[in-house]
Parts: sequence; structure tokens; C-alpha cells
Amino acid sequence: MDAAAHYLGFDFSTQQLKVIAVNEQLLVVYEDNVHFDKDLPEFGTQGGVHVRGDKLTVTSPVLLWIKALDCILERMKSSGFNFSKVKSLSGTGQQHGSVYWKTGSREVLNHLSAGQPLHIALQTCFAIGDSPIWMDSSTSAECRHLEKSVGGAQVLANITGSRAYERFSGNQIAKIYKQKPEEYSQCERISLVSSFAASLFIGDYAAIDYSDGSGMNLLDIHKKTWNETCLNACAPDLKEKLGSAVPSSSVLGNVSPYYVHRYGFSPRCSVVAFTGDNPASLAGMRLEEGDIAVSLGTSDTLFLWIKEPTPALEGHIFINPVQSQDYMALLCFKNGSLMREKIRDDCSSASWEEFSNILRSTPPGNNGHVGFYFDVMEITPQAVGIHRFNAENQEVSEFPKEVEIRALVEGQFMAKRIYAERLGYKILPQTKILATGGASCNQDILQVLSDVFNAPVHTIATANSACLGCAYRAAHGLSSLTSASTFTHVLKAPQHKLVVTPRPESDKVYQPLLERYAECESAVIQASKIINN
Ligand SMILES: Nc1ncnc2c1ncn2[C@@H]1O[C@H](COP(=O)(O)OP(=O)(O)O)[C@@H](O)[C@H]1O
Ligand SMILES: O=C(CO)[C@@H](O)[C@H](O)COP(=O)(O)O
Repeated sequence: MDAAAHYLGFDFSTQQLKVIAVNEQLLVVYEDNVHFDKDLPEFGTQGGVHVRGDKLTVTSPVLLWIKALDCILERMKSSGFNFSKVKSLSGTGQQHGSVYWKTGSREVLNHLSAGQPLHIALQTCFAIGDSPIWMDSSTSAECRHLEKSVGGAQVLANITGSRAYERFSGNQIAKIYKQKPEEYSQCERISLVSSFAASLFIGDYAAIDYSDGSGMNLLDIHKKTWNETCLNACAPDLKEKLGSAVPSSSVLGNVSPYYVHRYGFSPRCSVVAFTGDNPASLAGMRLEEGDIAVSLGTSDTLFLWIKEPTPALEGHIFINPVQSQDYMALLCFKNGSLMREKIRDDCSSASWEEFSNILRSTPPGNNGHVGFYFDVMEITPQAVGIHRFNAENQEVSEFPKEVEIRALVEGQFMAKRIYAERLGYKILPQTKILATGGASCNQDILQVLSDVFNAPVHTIATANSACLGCAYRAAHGLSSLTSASTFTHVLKAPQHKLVVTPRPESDKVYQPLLERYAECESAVIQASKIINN
């Protein structure tokens, strides 16, 4: 690799846009973020999103993401960042969100003028200004229709890696087509958040990559092509609007002249396909066989690198973002950081420090108290509401504050272990948990994770593994142009750091509690079904 080269990774996540630059030794040399609520208050988002009146529909303004890119690049420029050193860049976006480009927008993208910020140049380019995002759960009817069209939920999972999920883009597109047929027909290209962001950099429509494309309920994860039955079940002319999918390490082209003239990028700076934030984290965490990654971002996710896909009715299989002949398994829990923040505000004076002190001073196992905290309709499992059980399995209406905090954190991690084991994952003596995402800086939360899984927890130098993974992917994608496409130089990046090990006797405490948690969970799922019907 070139001694003076830099590689950039961008992360268009739910609450913020982040950027990381690494040097030729893959060490981080620049890091920044634009926080949507705080830095761009004119869009009026909360946690980066707008939750609509029905509480099921959740969107984000597409121009917010574009203005955030203008902001972060301007800040880099003001800080003296030397864009001409950037040999390649890549990026990632929150998964499943979809962007609807109006007919004629390709022309606008092709002819961006360096004198104008992107959010002004592109302000009329979208047929739908509020993009549906991963937190949306308003498409149950579309999901049932899609499953029926292919012969059932398991058949759909066998083809696309997942049964129909409300947030998956195919079902979101189907809803847009049904509710806004005019806007749908005005649209010449549909992007994912990741490929939309890549389009901004190449000044043209960027292809969807295999890995993020696996989160749409449309891509055949074995053949790596769009499945015609799924496309037709969702909306007409969808194949043309999506374009072809490409391997995640593809080089899409060079940055558009816009970036050369406005920011001083080299005209030879390559853009490597953008992917979903969880696939990007997998690349950033450098998972090895037997390891399990837990991302504690806006959502909590758990993922593994797998060779043989066995799609199930819970969880997802995506095409692997590093080796496209392999796969990754993923479980997503919607009530992650925002739920923890809510309980922190109610029970520990809005202070993470106090929250941590309470976790430290309460006993593992919480004297038998277990809780389920689903502020919004959960994905895994499909259930809603707050449910608390005492040691006798009786549902109670309140817990003391310190019991509440431990019940929340233990419950979140017990659910992760139970669902990972149902997917066939086995915790072995050599198992490592690799933690990332905003909450992975909290050692007391990680101690509970370690105790519940009875395995050590490691982190990498930054909690932003998705963003870092994209800087690595930028370097990897470029090297694949000149040499064999391996990820080996990335494996030389700084190693993981051991943060916590399980406390003695953890297994004795949590084995019986896990069984009780699963029993109580069945009652909670049942109660949610009754409320919904
Ligand atoms: N000290 C802390 N303890 C627990 N959680 C934290 C702490 N610091 C930040 N967080 C959580 O990290 C979340 C943001 O995580 P991040 O991975 O950056 O999100 P995303 O990439 O989804 O935008 C915040 O919502 C916050 O709740
Ligand atoms: O829906 C999923 C994964 O299937 C979410 O994990 C989104 O990809 C959002 O990610 P974060 O903003 O929480 O990192």
C-alpha cells in the first residue's frame, strides 16, 4: 500500500453521520460525527427519526442525510484534512431504509456544481422526501402478501435469508407503491441508505451490494440475483428501479469531479461499494470462527460469520460482506440504546455513571427478578410493553429503581443468548464476544453481557466498528483491483482488547434464570398477541 495514503469510511447510521480516516497501517488518524438531532435541529428529528401518529410508521428526511454530509466534509476541510491523500473511500448506512430518486435525478447527480452544497443541488430529486427506515413496523399486510406469494414464510426465508419482516425494504416499497402510486411511478431509481450515500460520492446511481441487498426480502442469497416472484409481489418494474446488485467489495468508480473541485480529492480516489452497518461492523470487528459480535447501537444486534446458511423463522442470513461466497447470521433487537436511555432517565437521574454504579451494586441474577422492556414493538420477539416478573413468576407492576436497571440489562442479554442458541450457536470455552456500538464504552453493561454469556468480552479501539470497517473495506476493495482479493492486510490491524471476563459462578446463576426468562417470554408474547388482535 502507498505510504502516504489515507482511506475513508463513512457511516450514515440512525442518529448520526460518522467518518473515520485510517492511514496505511490502518491506524485511525481522523474521526468526527454530525449528530442529527443536535447539529441539524431544523429537521426536528428525535433519535434521528420521525415517529408518525400510528406509532408504527417511522421515517427520516432524506435531505437530513445529505446536509449531514455537507456539514461533515466542510468540517474536515476547515480542520485542514488533506483530501488529496485519500486513495479510496467506502461507507455504510443503517440497514433496510429506502430512498426514492425522481426521474431526471441521475442528470442532476452527473452534473453537480462545486459551488453549491449537495442539499441545495439535490433538494428536488426525491419522489418521497421522508424515507421509511428500519424502525418502521407498518407493513404487516405487505409481509403476509409476500410470504403467501412464494409459498410461505419458510420458503421466503430459504430464498432471501429471512421470512418477511416489516422493516425489510421490499415490504416498504410495496407499501409506497400501494399508498403513493403516483410518486412510485415518478421514481427512476430506488436505493438503500447505503447505495444512496455511495451515489452521492460517485455522482451517479450506485449499485446495491449483495450484503445490504440481503435485507430486502428480494435478493436470492444463493443465486445473488433479484428473485422475480418476490419483485412481482412487491411492485411493478422493480427490477429496473433497483439496478443490478454487486459484490460488497466492488469498486464502483472514482469520486465525482464535484469532490475534486470543492474539497481537493484526487480524481483517482476510488469509491468501494457501500454496505449495511451490521455487515460493515463484521468487517471492522474481524470476526473469527466461534466468535460472536454484539453491537449496542441504536438497535442491538448480534452477528456471526457462517459458511453454511440455514435460514430460520427468527433471525436473518445475509451474504457476507467480506467473502461473498460465505454468509453472516444476524439477530436484531429494536429496543436497544433508546430503551436503556429511557430507564436511565427514569431510574438514575439521566446519568450513565449512576446507572453503572447501580449495575455494580446489584447481584447477578437480580434475586430472581426478570423484566421485558419493549417501548416499541420489538422485532425479536414480536412483543410490546414493559413486563416485570418476581422470583415466583408473578407479573408485578413495578420494581425498585435498582432492580429495574439490572432487570433491563440482564433481560436484554438473556434474550440475545437464547435467540443465538436457537439459531444453533454454541458457546464454547474459546468463545469471545466482540462488543461494539455506543454502549460498548460502558464496562458495567459489558460485565453483565460477559456474565450472561459466560464468556470474555473484547472491544476494538473505537466503538464505531461499522465506520472503521468501511475504512478497511475501502483499502481492501482497492487492493482487490491489483492483487488477490483477500482481507489479510486488514487482519494486521490493531488487535481486540480484553475488557471483562465472566464473574465466577455466573453460569450457576444464569442457567436457571435463562430457562425462567424463556418461560416468562412466552407469556409476554402471548399477551402481545392478545393486545394486537
Ligand atoms: N456511557 C454509555 N453507557 C451506555 N450507553 C451509552 C453510553 N454512551 C453512549 N451510549 C449509547 O450509545 C447510543 C449511540 O450508539 P451508536 O452506536 O453511536 O448509534 P448509531 O450508530 O445507531 O447512531 C446512544 O443512543 C447512547 O444510548
Ligand atoms: O435493522 C437493523 C438490522 O437488521 C438495524 O441494526 C439497523 O441497521 C440500524 O442500525 P443502528 O443505527 O442501530 O446501528
